[in-house]
Amino acid sequence: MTILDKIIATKYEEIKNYVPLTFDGHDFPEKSTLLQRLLNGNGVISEIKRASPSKGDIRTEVDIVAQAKKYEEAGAAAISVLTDETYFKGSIHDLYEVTQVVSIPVLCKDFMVSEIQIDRAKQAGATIILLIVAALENQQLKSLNNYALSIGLEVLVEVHDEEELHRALELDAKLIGVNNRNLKTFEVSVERTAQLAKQFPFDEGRVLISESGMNTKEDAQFAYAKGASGILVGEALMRSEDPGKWIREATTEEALK
Ligand SMILES: O=C(O)c1ccccc1NCC(=O)[C@H](O)[C@H](O)COP(=O)(O)O
Repeated sequence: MTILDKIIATKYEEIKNYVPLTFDGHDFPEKSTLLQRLLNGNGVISEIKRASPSKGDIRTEVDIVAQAKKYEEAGAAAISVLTDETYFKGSIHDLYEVTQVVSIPVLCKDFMVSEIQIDRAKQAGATIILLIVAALENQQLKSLNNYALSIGLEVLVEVHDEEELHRALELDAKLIGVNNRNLKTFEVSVERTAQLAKQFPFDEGRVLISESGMNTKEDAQFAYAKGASGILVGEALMRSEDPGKWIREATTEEALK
């Protein structure tokens, strides 16, 4: 059983015990989409990540409101909030706290298997959800994608290999994330982005986002050089003494306009 299998199995159990959220569900101000922002120029999707299966605790006691504000001030393209509790020590409350203080797009980073999770992400103020192709049957992938789009959310579709990329393209996904982390071995290689970029149809209105293992500005430049419009960065920003500087150095001028 892979870590992804374990996470998904736990997720089905968690969903059974969800209690309704008390968030007011008010209308959030109109935000520019992540797609528009990445079509303008290269940008950093900056993640709130307290812990992870591969690294254990990263910064469990972080002030997420302060961290999110730093990300936004530095010109992040979007903020990603890991909401999984069991494996990442996040929560839907983390997501809600962040969406209340920023006006850039916010990704609910979780392992979506049900419309209930998508509704909760929206109720907490997310504007984007993640769908991991490796975790979903084709029919389920299509139906969750359609559902999220129908309620006005953007969808980041995550792939690991060529076969998954084809499945994402069958959905006509506009935001496609290549995860550089092998979820069986946890090995990370930005080469995975370079390989899949060769098959990627960079036609109008579609962007490639390179996810995971971005430790330095050079990693970011490498991903951009291979065709990525965005990078998704968690651990490096959470551990950085100056995440704003990190983001500014990995963001093009155009993206900040
Ligand atoms: O980060 C993990 O250990 C992990 C393990 C299993 C499934 C997903 C995992 N991470 C989720 C992510 O997608 C990353 O948080 C994200 O891409 C940022 O990665 P990084 O910059 O390497 O922290």
